[in-house]
Amino acid sequence: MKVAIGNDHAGVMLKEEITHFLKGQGYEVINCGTDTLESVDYPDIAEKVAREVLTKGIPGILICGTGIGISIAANKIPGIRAALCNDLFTARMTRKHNDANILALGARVIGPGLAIEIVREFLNTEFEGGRHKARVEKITLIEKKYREQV
Ligand SMILES: O=C(CO)[C@H](O)[C@H](O)[C@H](O)COP(=O)(O)O
Repeated sequence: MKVAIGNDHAGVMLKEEITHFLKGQGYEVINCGTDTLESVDYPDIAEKVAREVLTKGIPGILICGTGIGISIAANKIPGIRAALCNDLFTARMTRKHNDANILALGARVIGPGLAIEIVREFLNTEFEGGRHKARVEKITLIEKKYREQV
């Protein structure tokens, strides 16, 4: 199983910790982020990970300082459902109910121990479908509607 991961300068160390965890779990990790502390712009990273997620049908992980900017940017891309989760419950629920395909994390908000458990929860939880499928389809319809209007 592959996972695409991307981070700005604020997320380098957390990305390394998560990558180490994922490789230990047998995942192939596609690194779309920066590996230095030199400042970079999170929208560029969000776009790279989103492309991997959409073209390969794999989950993605995005990390910036708060997780906010990078998730906002990713959610501008049709087909992306990026969820900022700083706790286990929302990580589980966004897979079950929203079929989120990207997990966003705030490296300046939570520590590596919790972040790794959130990643584990996100990757190991299936979409429930049922009533939630129709709601996710409505999100896709909104994307289509506004794509045509812009
Ligand atoms: O965009 C963000 C907030 O939503 C991220 O936290 C960035 O990592 C942050 O803005 C970067 O800030 P810096 O002062 O340039 O390191």
